Amino acid sequence: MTTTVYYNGDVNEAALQGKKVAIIGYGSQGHAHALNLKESGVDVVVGVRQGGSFNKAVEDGHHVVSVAEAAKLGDLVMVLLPDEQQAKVYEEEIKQGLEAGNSLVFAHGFNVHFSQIVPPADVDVFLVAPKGPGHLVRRTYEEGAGVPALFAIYQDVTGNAKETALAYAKGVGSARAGVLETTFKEETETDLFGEQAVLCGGLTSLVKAGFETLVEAGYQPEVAYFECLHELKLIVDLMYEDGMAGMRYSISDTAQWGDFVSGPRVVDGRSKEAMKEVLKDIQTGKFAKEWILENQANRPQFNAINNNENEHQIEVVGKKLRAMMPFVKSKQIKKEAVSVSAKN
Ligand SMILES: NC(=O)C1=CN([C@@H]2O[C@H](COP(=O)(O)OP(=O)(O)OC[C@H]3O[C@@H](n4cnc5c(N)ncnc54)[C@H](OP(=O)(O)O)[C@@H]3O)[C@@H](O)[C@H]2O)C=CC1
Ligand SMILES: CC[C@](O)(C(C)=O)C(=O)O
Ligand SMILES: [Mg+2]
Ligand SMILES: [Mg+2]
Repeated sequence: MTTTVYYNGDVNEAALQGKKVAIIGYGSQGHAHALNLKESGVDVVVGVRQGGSFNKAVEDGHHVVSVAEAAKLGDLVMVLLPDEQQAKVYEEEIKQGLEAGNSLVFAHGFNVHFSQIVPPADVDVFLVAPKGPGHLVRRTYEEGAGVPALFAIYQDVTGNAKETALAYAKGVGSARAGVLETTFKEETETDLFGEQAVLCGGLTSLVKAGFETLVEAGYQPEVAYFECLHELKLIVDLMYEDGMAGMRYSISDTAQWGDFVSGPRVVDGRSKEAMKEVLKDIQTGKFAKEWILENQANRPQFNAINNNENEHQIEVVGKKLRAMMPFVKSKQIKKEAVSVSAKN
């Protein structure tokens, strides 16, 4: 199957002209989509509950109303609430506001793919999923670039769903970087797999295991932090810019030989078997079911693990070292006060 990548020049901007876009939720993705779309000339209304992020959206100059009101006002309703909250809020506040011919849009297919939200038959349903954290969706847009995105059409009642999805992707800056067509199934399963096995779960486990190995062997935690966490960004930046070969071009031949002979000893066939099991749990819905149940029980395991992780020695040492490096600036939600409650 050949993949078509869409860029700004392929997009019919008129698809969003005269339409109001309701951004539901003003957290990581919500604030980025709302600000980027607005600066791209799109008519945006933000729907959010009273509290921290409501005030932030007002401060950012948006027209801010309740979730139910925004769902009513929007011709296109983009749901940017945490995945585990979406089904309840959709039932109670969003679905009543949808009219025939509207677009119901997501940035991740979780709720539709796992049947937690069953959209009405008379609206377009699609996703536009930036392949990066919301704060980078905003930052890269401000820098004149964008975060690549996937789009997928679940339901096309107007015949214009694809045009509208691409116009939306252009508005958030993603069509500057490239927009690829996928399905809800592919986006949902690959996104969950990527974040669990590689980008978030795989990476933090790898970094912690390396740090612990050095510290347990008697090396200084500060040195272990620089080797196993801080330097990671510099290496990943090279991979981001020029692939693995580009990174290997920059490192010493000694490091490259160590990469070839020791990397496969650490991440080996057993890791790949574990990855296959992780993927299977995603595909069968086992992961989704357990995550939904964990939320219904008020997140006992999530909170306990989160507290332990935050107290890990690598976090304590890292905090101290980062304070000594003024050029390493946190640009995270803690400082912006966006959605702190949702993340805590
Ligand atoms: N995080 C990311 O970078 C990415 C996320 N996505 C997808 O985007 C979507 C949004 O994720 P993300 O941006 O992380 O979400 P956040 O956790 O950042 O969303 C927080 C926002 O949702 C509001 N909110 C939370 N719970 C409720 C509720 N019960 N009722 C009403 N409002 C509520 C918060 O309000 P308050 O401030 O009052 O708590 C806040 O405005 C998800 O589908 C996710 O999978 C896709 C790509 C990347
Ligand atoms: C990698 C995590 C992510 O999938 C993302 C930023 O794309 C998420 O769900 O936050
Ligand atoms: Mg993702
Ligand atoms: Mg994700």
